[in-house]
Amino acid sequence: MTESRLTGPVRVVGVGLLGASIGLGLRAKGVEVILADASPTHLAIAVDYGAGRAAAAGDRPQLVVVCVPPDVTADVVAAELEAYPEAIVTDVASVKLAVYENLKARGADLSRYIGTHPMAGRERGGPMSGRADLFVGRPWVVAAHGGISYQDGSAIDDLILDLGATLVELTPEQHDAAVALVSHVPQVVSSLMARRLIDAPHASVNLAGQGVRDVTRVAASDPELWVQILGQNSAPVAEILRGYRDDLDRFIDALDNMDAPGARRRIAEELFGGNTGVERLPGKHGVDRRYSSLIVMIDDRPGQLARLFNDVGEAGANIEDLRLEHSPGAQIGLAEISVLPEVQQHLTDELAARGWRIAG
Ligand SMILES: NC(=O)c1ccc[n+]([C@@H]2O[C@H](COP(=O)([O-])OP(=O)(O)OC[C@H]3O[C@@H](n4cnc5c(N)ncnc54)[C@H](O)[C@@H]3O)[C@@H](O)[C@H]2O)c1
Ligand SMILES: O=C(O)C(=O)C[C@]1(C(=O)O)C=C[C@@H](O)C=C1
Repeated sequence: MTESRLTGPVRVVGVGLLGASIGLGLRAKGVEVILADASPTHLAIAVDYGAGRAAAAGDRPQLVVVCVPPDVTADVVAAELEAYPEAIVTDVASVKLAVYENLKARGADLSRYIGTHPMAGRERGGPMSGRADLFVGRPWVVAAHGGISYQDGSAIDDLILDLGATLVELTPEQHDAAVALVSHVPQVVSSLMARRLIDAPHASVNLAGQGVRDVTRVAASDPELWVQILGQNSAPVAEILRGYRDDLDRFIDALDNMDAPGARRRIAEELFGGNTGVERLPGKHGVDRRYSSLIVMIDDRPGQLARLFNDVGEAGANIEDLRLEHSPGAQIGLAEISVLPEVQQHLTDELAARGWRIAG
């Protein structure tokens, strides 16, 4: 147990991916965590996984963190403000203005509430997807408003810092405009691209490499959650998609007229634009910037992965993340192992010495 900024207890309402991850992260810091969920099964799973204990009469939380779907967030925040008049209340919904406006309109006590949004997540929900380190190194937006003092809101800052995230203060409007571009439109583009695969012949889908997997990873996300997110941020998302549609029209026009003067230059300029845009993302695109990775080729035979893990362990390296890709048709798999940058070269040499083929 390490020291935490929060004194606790912290009550988490909604123990799916976000709530369970917050509970696990705070428990690892030694903070008392109280869990509640509309689903008794989700609650029991989160308790079993060590994210906290079930709520009980007489609980007096310092902080309440509401982690329920966006459509019911304002209702649950309002109920928690009423139920725990001494607690500071926050939520983690992916859209901030609608929740804030809703609470303001119903006269909720905004002197004890600020909405937040951790820019961390996964394409799978539910308590079993929870991870204690989900927020480490990630931006976590505080959707500031003038109705609460910095002193009262400091428990929310403590939550963010205790979970290893970086606090970013924005207004709810600034937040919604920003995430429309960096989260909501990418989700739509990913889903629509993945949709193209539905009727594709097996022979085509079987050729899928890392490119299409990178572009479509979040297409596996929960449609019900995303209908709610997009429904609460529709105008900024539609605005960006209109610009994207213009880009697509220009691109298609150039492809349809490849022999027209300047067509290749137009295509090249669009692609260069992509290079410039992706360079603006912090860290290497698509890769967790905390880690370096190496790709090891493994024969598709029983026991190979276990042997690889064993050799990595004997080389003294810890696997921080792992991605497996299978080559359909070839009896070979590619294991992309993420490790701390300082051990990458040593591990590469050790594995090569033990006969592993390193692909990159
Ligand atoms: N999934 C992500 O990547 C991500 C990232 C950042 C923020 N968020 C936001 O976090 C919130 C939760 O998302 P999630 O991915 O953890 O969803 P989830 O589906 O994994 O979990 C939601 C939980 O809320 C419970 N719940 C639903 N209605 C409830 C109610 N009225 N009272 C109590 N519990 C209720 C559900 O039973 C479920 O356990 C959403 O508002 C989402 O926008 C999600
Ligand atoms: O990485 C993912 O899988 C996510 O879905 C994370 C992501 C994002 O777009 O960055 C998705 C929605 C949340 O509101 C915040 C984070």
